[in-house]
Amino acid sequence: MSNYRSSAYEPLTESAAVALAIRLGLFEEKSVLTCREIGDGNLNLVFHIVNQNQKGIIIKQALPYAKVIGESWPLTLDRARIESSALLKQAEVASSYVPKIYYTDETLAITAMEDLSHLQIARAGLIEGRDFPLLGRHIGEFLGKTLFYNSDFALNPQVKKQFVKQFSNPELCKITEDFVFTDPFFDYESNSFEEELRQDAENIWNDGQLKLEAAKLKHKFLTEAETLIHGDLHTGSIFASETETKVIDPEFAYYGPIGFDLGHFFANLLMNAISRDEEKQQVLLNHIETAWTVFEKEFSEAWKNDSLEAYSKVDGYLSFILEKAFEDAIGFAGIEIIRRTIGLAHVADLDSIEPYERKIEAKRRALDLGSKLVKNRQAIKTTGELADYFKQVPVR
Ligand SMILES: Nc1ncnc2c1ncn2[C@@H]1O[C@H](COP(=O)(O)OP(=O)(O)O)[C@@H](O)[C@H]1O
Ligand SMILES: CSC[C@H]1O[C@H](OP(=O)(O)O)[C@H](O)[C@@H]1O
Repeated sequence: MSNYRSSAYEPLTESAAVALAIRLGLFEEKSVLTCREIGDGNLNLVFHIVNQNQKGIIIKQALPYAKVIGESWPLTLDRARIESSALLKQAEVASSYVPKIYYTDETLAITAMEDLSHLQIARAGLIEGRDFPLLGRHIGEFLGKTLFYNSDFALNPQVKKQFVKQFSNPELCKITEDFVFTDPFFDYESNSFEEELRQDAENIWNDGQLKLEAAKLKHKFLTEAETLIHGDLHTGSIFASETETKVIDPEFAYYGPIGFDLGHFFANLLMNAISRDEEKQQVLLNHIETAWTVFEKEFSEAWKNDSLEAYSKVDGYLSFILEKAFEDAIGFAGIEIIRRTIGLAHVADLDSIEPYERKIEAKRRALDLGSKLVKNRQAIKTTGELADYFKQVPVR
């Protein structure tokens, strides 16, 4: 059921956010509070409220439309419920990797949560050339735990089907179906790219083999309810430092393919790597390798210790699931790279490259890499082989 706006819904102003924080007892009554709306994402309002001692909280509120477009694009408020429910589910098995939730209100589409301002959005840090040494390890552990423990391997299938219902997220999935999996592969108006890339875009639109493989990957996204996924795990949804990593913004969460979040994480690291000089790229490839290795280890340990599935001790079954997840991840990474280059929503890693000619060259390389990952995903069996594709080493 769509939930655009009930009579009790009001978009918050900065002063209303402060009043709400006090009413909820999130600050002491005599606190001197300041508030700023700091949302820089495509969809929601984010209020940062701090007291005189610089102790802060975040109040995130969904608008009944997509902020980046305006009221002409209505969007369900139910995404706030999905986001807070997903954060709570993830916290059950990976609490150190998500912000603490203080309060939720479905009618106001509000989540009050831990202020993570002492960390930096990973995309911004990576663009500055900063390294987050534990990024790959932490994301691998976060995904190994959350993707295993919300799957049929860890849940009674009846319970899992209840979760599939609870996390039914048709409007946000449609955004992904359209702007990630479909529009960039056709000459559609929503696409956005530099005129110099027109021939490259047309090559994509005319590549029948690529479109067939993109269609198969979209079909996986539409039909494979394997586990509760984050649904939009790009580096703009990760806060990080030298020691900490926190995953935010799971409003696109739903029951989908195990490889989807891995693929998006890989893709966003690869796009950052493309933006760098060659000698600074390896660190990102290392994060991909670590993320996969740690994911595989966490998922396998959880499988051995906690699987409820009768077939889980059958030789070869775990490897089959992991190999499928890896192959899907490579394909989804390719799709994400293509859509972030010629689709509606870009990434600053590529858009901020200077001078202009270098940016166009980098985007051409991104399109080439993305197409190769989608088409050759079955042949890419390891993160080392993925790195070879990235480095354009001839395939063995
Ligand atoms: N828990 C948090 N602590 C500090 N800042 C946050 C927090 N959550 C979001 N933000 C800030 O708000 C921005 C947008 O948040 P995000 O959840 O990505 O919104 P959207 O859903 O609109 O993409 C983030 O890039 C970050 O700067
Ligand atoms: C118009 S929605 C496009 C794009 O925005 C979302 O990202 P975010 O909310 O993190 O800015 C998501 O990636 C959608 O595909």
